[in-house]
Amino acid sequence: MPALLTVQRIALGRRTLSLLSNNPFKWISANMSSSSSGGKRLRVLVDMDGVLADFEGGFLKKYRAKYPDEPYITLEDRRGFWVSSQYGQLRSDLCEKAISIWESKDFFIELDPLPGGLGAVKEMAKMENTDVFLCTSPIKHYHHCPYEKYAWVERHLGPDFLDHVILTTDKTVVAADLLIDDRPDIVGVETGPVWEHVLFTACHNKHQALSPDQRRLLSWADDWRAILDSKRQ
Ligand SMILES: O=c1ccn([C@@H]2O[C@H](COP(=O)(O)O)[C@@H](O)[C@H]2O)c(=O)[nH]1
Ligand SMILES: [Mg+2]
Repeated sequence: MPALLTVQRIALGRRTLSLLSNNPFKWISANMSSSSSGGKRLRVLVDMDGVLADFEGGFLKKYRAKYPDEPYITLEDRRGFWVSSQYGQLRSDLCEKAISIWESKDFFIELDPLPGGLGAVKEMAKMENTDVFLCTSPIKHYHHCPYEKYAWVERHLGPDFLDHVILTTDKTVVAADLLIDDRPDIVGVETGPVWEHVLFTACHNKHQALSPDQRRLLSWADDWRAILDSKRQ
């Protein structure tokens, strides 16, 4: 009983909204992590494709090189998260051609970093009471992608960051305070994930309206520090 009272007291003092979520144990796991000094640590998940690595730019460059005579979609005209769907709508056989690009060797390792992302993540990782993880979904064609995602992190962020990589096809089961991700609809088996999803603006989502309680990070030049700070209170 005293343990229950302690949990209730903490809950009232911190994220009261979380009490409304459908699973109190999720709230406890996400909020009980403490720094050595007793303060709450902030846990941030940062997506890779479309947030740190230029998936869209890398795709278009390699698609045009491999299929120079086929139609393509400019980044300006991209709509919707799934590149393959939009190419399939353009012409049905282009869906498979698009998929062949990111299933190829060296696609993920050769993605360019998006402006400001590496600096932001390095700075975040040095912040007091802050834990940063790179949370990214591999493709099912696993021959190159998982290896190359790790190799990309080592190349651009250094070997120490390898301990901070989370490969998962379901981000809803990962507990954190924040998820910075360019995919608008992040769904999975957990219907009430504990993190707040901040939508990172990308060519495919920039026209999309947000629900009133959703926030965007327009780019890494936007005020990501303020977003982190807002979760510390
Ligand atoms: O049309 C597409 C576009 C992307 N993908 C893959 O989805 C994941 C996205 O990962 P996030 O962690 O959500 O950024 C990535 O592996 C892409 O290659 C796809 O399969 N089809
Ligand atoms: Mg992404």
